[in-house]
Amino acid sequence: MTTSPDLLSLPVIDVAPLVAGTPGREAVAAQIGQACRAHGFFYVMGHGVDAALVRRLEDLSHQFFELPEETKMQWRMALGGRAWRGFFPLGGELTSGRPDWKEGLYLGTELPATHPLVQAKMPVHGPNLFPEVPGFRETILDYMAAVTSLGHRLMEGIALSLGLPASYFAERYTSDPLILFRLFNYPSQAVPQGMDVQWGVGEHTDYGLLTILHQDHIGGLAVNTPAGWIDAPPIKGSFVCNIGDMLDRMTGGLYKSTPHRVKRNTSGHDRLSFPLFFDPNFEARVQRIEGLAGADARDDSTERWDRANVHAFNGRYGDYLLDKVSKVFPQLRAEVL
Ligand SMILES: O=C(O)CCC(=O)C(=O)O
Ligand SMILES: [Fe+2]
Repeated sequence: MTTSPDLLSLPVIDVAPLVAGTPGREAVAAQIGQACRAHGFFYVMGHGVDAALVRRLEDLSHQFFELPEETKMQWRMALGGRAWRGFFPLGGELTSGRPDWKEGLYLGTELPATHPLVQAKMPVHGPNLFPEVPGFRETILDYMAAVTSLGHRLMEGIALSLGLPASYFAERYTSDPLILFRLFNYPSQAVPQGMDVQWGVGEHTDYGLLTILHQDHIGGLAVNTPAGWIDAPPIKGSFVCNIGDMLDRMTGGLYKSTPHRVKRNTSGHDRLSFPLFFDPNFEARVQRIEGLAGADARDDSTERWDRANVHAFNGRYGDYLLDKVSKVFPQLRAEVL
């Protein structure tokens, strides 16, 4: 059997009409729907996020990750407490039970310590731990705002692609979305003997609705599609988008959250990537969308990387998230939760 060429690469979609809200957005939505039904990954162009802003974030992130580890540890995650913010060192995060060969800075919507949700000690809500790199704070906040705004538009496209009103997700889940944002550095550094490391990031699916990722020019991301593992190489000026477990759950499996992983970086240069997770509000109870043709909510847990049945989940999105996060940072769970 031969595989058709379009199954071997991920689609690149010009979302400019969706971002502008012009009549062409229905056609954009149809392309997004096709990608979500096929494998749940697509690139977007024409997204309107300023290239200079992205460049600035890359430059400042390089400056940050080039600092000595003991300097970066001044902003370590343990100091972020329940907000789950801050720096984690190389090998500090476990995906699928094994250390990843990456370091990172965890960020999210900036809420002051006086905010009622922070006062109420709601997990993953709070102030960021911004490293003292001049301009970093402003650039991170501007980038999160720009990409969050894109997330709202893309969710409108996803709603239209399911035959729903454009505002479907905003009305139920994302008028105040949970935004988690990470800066990752995958150093091109050998793994010490005896350490059980295989991947930059091990195979996993994302937890929420939609992930919007900027990756630099190095590459390494790969996606497990029905046609097998395929590369998601860097495409200049694009974002890679993929759907998460909650959209899989809501659509009864019509839009699958697709497993992906990142190869260990051996390029000789650091690789940067910036995933922004556009997710339902922490308190939102995730419900199945009624009446979607072809949605059978099949229990696919035996095929899934985590052996979980997303369709059996009932509850607040925040509880789903905390359960996952505590597995990838087992030692922090004991410290802060
Ligand atoms: O670094 C990448 O390209 C992907 C990262 C990723 O999959 C994640 O953070 O969920
Ligand atoms: Fe991911």
